[in-house]
Amino acid sequence: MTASTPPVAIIMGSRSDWPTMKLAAERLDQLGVAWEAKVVSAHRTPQRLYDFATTAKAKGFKVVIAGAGGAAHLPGMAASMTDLPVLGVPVQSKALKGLDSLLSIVQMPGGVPVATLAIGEAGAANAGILAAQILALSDPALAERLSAFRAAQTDSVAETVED
Ligand SMILES: Nc1c(C(=O)O)ncn1[C@@H]1O[C@H](COP(=O)(O)O)[C@@H](O)[C@H]1O
Repeated sequence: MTASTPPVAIIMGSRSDWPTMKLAAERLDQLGVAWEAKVVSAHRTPQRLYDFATTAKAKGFKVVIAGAGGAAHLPGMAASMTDLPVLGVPVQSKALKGLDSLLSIVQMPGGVPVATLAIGEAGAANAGILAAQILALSDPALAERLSAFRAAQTDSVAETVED
């Protein structure tokens, strides 16, 4: 394990996915979880994906968030080469509004799961929270920060709801 490896790797098929995937990074920042982001494509840079996925665990990553749009094979291919949990974010495509991305990610064959989030920014933000929840299982300080985050969220909703 490399001491400087953050627990979360955020990978995405293209730089054009970053406006969506940065929502995951923002949630992780908010919860005090370190992350590293890189562009890796199963289609365009298969060797780079192989190198990443087959070494991710040994490097010290704990969770992989993988976002891709259209024929979104990246999360599933990453999951096929690592036993780290992979959280898949369907990036909204122009032609089919992300339904293609969603179906490409969610329909994994039995035995190789990808935890699939909602399409677009909400899914990316939830991927950040879910990654933190996984890490919090073995990090009590992070678990407390998550509880505070959830309580603040409840309070802010409560303020907008009239009895
Ligand atoms: N779905 C994939 C993969 C993959 O799954 O490996 N690699 C790139 N892409 C997707 O192609 C879309 C368009 O990419 P460009 O904007 O670069 O043309 C992006 O949403 C990307 O995730």
